Amino acid sequence: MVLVISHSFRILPPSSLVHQQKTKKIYESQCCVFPVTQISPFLRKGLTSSGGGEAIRTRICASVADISLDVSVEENKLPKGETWSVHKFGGTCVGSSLRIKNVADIIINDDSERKMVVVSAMSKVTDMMYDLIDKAQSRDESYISLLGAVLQKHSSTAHELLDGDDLASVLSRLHHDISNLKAMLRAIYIAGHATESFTDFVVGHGELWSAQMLASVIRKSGIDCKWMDTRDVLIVNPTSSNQVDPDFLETNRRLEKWYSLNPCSVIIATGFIASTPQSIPTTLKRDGSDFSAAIMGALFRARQVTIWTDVDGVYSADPRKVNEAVILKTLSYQEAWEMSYFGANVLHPRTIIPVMRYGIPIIIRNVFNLSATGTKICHPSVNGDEDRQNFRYFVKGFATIDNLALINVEGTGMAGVPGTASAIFGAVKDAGANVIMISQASSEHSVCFAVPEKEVKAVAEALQSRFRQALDAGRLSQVQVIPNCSILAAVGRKMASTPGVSATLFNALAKANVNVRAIAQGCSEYNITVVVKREESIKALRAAHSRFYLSRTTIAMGIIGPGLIGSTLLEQLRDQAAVLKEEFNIDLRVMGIIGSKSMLLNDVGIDLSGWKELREEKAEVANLEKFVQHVHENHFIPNTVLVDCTADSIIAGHYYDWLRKGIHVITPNKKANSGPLNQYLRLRALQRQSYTHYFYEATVGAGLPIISTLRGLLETGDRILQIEGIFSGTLSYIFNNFKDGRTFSEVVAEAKEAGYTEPDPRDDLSGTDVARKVIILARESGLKLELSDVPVESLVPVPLRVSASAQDFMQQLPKFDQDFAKKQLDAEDAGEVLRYVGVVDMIKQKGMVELRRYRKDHPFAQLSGSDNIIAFSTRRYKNQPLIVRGPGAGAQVTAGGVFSDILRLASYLGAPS
Ligand SMILES: NC(=O)C1=CN([C@@H]2O[C@H](COP(=O)(O)OP(=O)(O)OC[C@H]3O[C@@H](n4cnc5c(N)ncnc54)[C@H](OP(=O)(O)O)[C@@H]3O)[C@@H](O)[C@H]2O)C=CC1
Ligand SMILES: N[C@@H](CC=O)C(=O)O
Ligand code: NA
Repeated sequence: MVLVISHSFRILPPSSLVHQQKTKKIYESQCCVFPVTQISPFLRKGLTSSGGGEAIRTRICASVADISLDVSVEENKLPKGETWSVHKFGGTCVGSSLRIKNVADIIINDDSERKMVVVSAMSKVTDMMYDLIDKAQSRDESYISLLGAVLQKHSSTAHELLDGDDLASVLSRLHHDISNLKAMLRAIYIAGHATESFTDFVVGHGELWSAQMLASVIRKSGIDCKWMDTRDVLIVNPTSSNQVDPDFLETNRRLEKWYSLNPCSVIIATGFIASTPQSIPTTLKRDGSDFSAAIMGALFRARQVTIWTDVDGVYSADPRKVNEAVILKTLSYQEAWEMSYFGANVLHPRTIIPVMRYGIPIIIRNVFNLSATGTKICHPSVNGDEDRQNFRYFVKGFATIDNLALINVEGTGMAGVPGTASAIFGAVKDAGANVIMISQASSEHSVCFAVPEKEVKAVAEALQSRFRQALDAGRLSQVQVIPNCSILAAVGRKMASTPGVSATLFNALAKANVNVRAIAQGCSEYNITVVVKREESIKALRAAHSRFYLSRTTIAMGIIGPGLIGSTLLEQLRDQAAVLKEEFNIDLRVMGIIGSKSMLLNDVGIDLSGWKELREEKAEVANLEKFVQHVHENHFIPNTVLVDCTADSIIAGHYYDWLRKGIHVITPNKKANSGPLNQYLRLRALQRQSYTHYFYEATVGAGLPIISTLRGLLETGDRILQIEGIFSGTLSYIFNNFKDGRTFSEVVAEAKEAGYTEPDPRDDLSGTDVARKVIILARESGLKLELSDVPVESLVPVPLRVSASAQDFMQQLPKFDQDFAKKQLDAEDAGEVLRYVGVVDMIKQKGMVELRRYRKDHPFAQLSGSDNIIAFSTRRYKNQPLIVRGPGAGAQVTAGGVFSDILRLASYLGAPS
């Protein structure tokens, strides 16, 4: 406020009014302007008492002793708008002298012209103050030592921060307050009771002290900074629901008055505390300091309100439950409301309303990590464009609430009866329970709602009693309690009017095998709420979050058997990972690799560029159960696939359990599909009923599309007559190269070296491998055959069928080269070639595997390398069979076939095609 004195006054004698020099100035000038602080206290008193502080230009007559003069007063008008930024620092931000200095630095470095800073009490102080009250009213003398600790905490902090007059002034106020508190607590001790206003008065001291200390620290750097006891300014009316409503008009009036007396560029205001219209101290209750900041932001029409906390911003989900939760860059005010309900680190809705009215953005930032830009809560129109390109734009956050129970009130007597809902919820109200979500299908036969688990018993009893007659008469069939439930909510403004968002959510839950018990979505469409079993809540949260936030398809993979095929697959995955992620949004993470002796596990995905070295360094003893649990459960990725690259029937025996658990299975291992028929049928039946996938393209013809071609024919209604082919890459290679004087054993060794053979090459030469493929195709076509039903002509010389190992066998094989040479020559002489073929005869319902001779111009004679050739004769392809031909064995093509199944899975799970 400044005092403007016009030329028309008379001054007698000058010295009693102002200093000599200034009076002279006044006398000489036509119109002088002085800060009111330079005018004598008498005159100031006169100004104030005549109400001069209110008007912008008020003519007053100040009369002090024998002096009388006409002056006009121009008030320091409270500037409003963009020049102000409001900051709020919570208790942890000002928890120590170091942190208070840090806060001061943040304020000093904010280049806004004017700053309003709302502070909480130092961390733990408010609790200590409440404790003081509790102790005093329960007549526990230890309140005295606790008060000593409160004094000590603030006094030592002040000593660490300040010195000289600043320190003396803060300490003097502190000691004065403590002595008042002591007297007050003594009174409470004697009365054994503290009124609400006593309590509010006591607990608010923490803010008074932290505000004064911070203001003094900032002043030290030469900034014009004042502290504000908000109880002088902020006026609130208590409401019935233990909340308060700010009186904006009165608060604004008082704020302007306060500013006119305390003009400055930085105001440090106490958070949390306020006064009633009768000037009785009170508090703003829960999240009080945030609310103080929002009210101030609104009154100042500030540029923005920054809420400083100890986290980087608002996460898309609870980061303790979802490792890959991300900080949201922007939230609309409504989204922030929804998120706050679910306990996200967002402001309470109440605290958003004052700033929302003026479209003032709220920024949530981490005081300990200034490099994080935080989360901006604002009107959607100013939301960043970066979000628009992202699917996640539609759903911002996910949250769960645990410990709920569902109540289902059901019966035919409910439909079309007005008042049923009112009666149900009237009973719930009588039980004092809070309803968290409600769902009723339009058939009106049942109403279902969720209440906190601890309230469900009372609610159920209230309903039983309220509807006793209806239940007895059968108009209501039941009041059912479904315990152990959790709510999963998806929040996002853009869900409204965007088709497919809920489909995506439910799809993610279905894929994760999560059963949805109830659903609710209000017509504002900001929130979709589903009720799931308590034990599935984290899985559901991760599934939903990953569906929207991870790349569209993230799959946790476990590789079993890093042998030839397994390790080639790992190399292919390594080489293609970036492309898949960038171009197709497919994020494949190998969480574990297990061999027969050791395993390597990782929580976020093994770095495939060095998996062999990591395996050397970090492998642990193989434990399949632990492996499966790790890959499937111990992380945030809801889709799991186990890729079995062994030839082991015990591993294949686990598929059923894995599929039942929701784990997808992909394999080139033929053991499951060619094993016992009943097990095979059980596996396929399970696969058909569930959402879990079982792919095995590489079991026949390696990477060649044999299974998929057959399925395509069958599913489109064609009828298979016969499938005939060279199904063994090994035997194809052998007979393609067993010529020009080369020996049989030499060519077999070459096939093994090239990676065409089974781990034990006798499986190829015995015809077993081909027989397995015949069985796989026969069963796929609908024949119910066992492996033993297929007659097989074995090429393993009888004496070697019992050899101890594959190595022994290979060593002994040359002894039989002559026998093979003779067969080959006989065919050659007849102008024919030897080919080892498999046949599925659908007409005769049988399969066979044998060494046949074909004329040299037959398509089967035209092969080279490890080529397979498979001819499908069907009703549609009767005269000319449908032929698939190409390399049917080898590490690259087989691993490629497995990889392609993995991508098929990704596409079934929602990857773009
Ligand atoms: N080679 C090819 O062209 C084709 C192969 N296939 C199939 O691919 C599969 C793999 O063949 P391939 O890579 O050549 O075989 P390998 O012998 O090279 O590899 C087999 C792998 O399985 C591991 N293994 C064996 N038993 C277990 C067990 N109980 N638990 C965990 N791991 C185990 C082995 O581990 P360890 O070394 O520690 O014992 C090894 O890493 C076979 O089923 C085969 O039929 C299918 C089509 C074509
Ligand atoms: N050993 C097999 C590999 C593919 O199944 C073959 O030779 O075909
Ligand atoms: Na295949």
